[in-house]
Amino acid sequence: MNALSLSRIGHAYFGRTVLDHIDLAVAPGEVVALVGPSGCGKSTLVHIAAGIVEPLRGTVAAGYRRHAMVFQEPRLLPWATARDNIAYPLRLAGIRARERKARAEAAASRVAFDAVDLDKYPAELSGGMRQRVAIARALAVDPDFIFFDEPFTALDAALKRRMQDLVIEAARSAHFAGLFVTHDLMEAVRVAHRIVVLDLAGRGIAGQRPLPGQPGTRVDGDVFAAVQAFLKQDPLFRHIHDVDERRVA
Ligand SMILES: Nc1ncnc2c1ncn2[C@@H]1O[C@H](COP(=O)(O)OP(=O)(O)OP(=O)(O)O)[C@@H](O)[C@H]1O
Repeated sequence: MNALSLSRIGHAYFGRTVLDHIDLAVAPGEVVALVGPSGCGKSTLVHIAAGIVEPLRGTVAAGYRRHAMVFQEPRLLPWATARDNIAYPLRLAGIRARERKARAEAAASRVAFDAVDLDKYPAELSGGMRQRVAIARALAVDPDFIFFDEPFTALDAALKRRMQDLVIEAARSAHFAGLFVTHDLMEAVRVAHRIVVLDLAGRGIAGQRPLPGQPGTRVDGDVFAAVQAFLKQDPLFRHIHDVDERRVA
């Protein structure tokens, strides 16, 4: 059984079609990177897949037990400490205080968030630390599926890389599946087993490419070469640019 199956998903905003006939399946333990030109509907699709947005057409079949989501902004509660932010979904699930604390601390350590910072509030943390808290909050519920919506776009290159490594390692050790929206082909090639390319808005899936080897085992030279080959030689990537146009605007 698939971890996630999307069948004939269609969506429109104010009569303008953004997604049409999307069929996509994610296997247990598989991380699928979703790329495509700006505005093609990547976030809409991931929100539909996660059950946040109701699609106009089609069905979403979730084969996972428990999911979590990591957004571009960490979305932390400003009045709660890092520890309480990480434990928040556990609190909602009715888990007792002592276990919540232990699980929050274990999740923090998995993302290398320093224990001495657990009592700090979001305003006292750097952007990278806040995003670590958001990832730890996702891991704390022990999900077997995580939706990532451009989680590292706002981070600088070195930090982005460290965060990608955390996700790769967490996905490998906890064996969760994921749908990972990104603008960054290098990121897609580093973190995923497969890349799915959405076409311009309303045209559906343009195609997909499997990635050789396992995430975490690809050396930098191979990642770079794969991205260059996609951008220069593969017509599937003709609408993808290696620059995020929102940043240069
Ligand atoms: N809540 C909304 N109401 C109206 N239009 C929307 C809404 N959300 C998204 N859109 C429009 O739908 C289209 C797809 O948006 P979406 O954010 O899903 O694309 P995206 O591929 O994730 O874009 P980007 O790469 O720029 O983040 C865009 O034209 C966007 O303006």
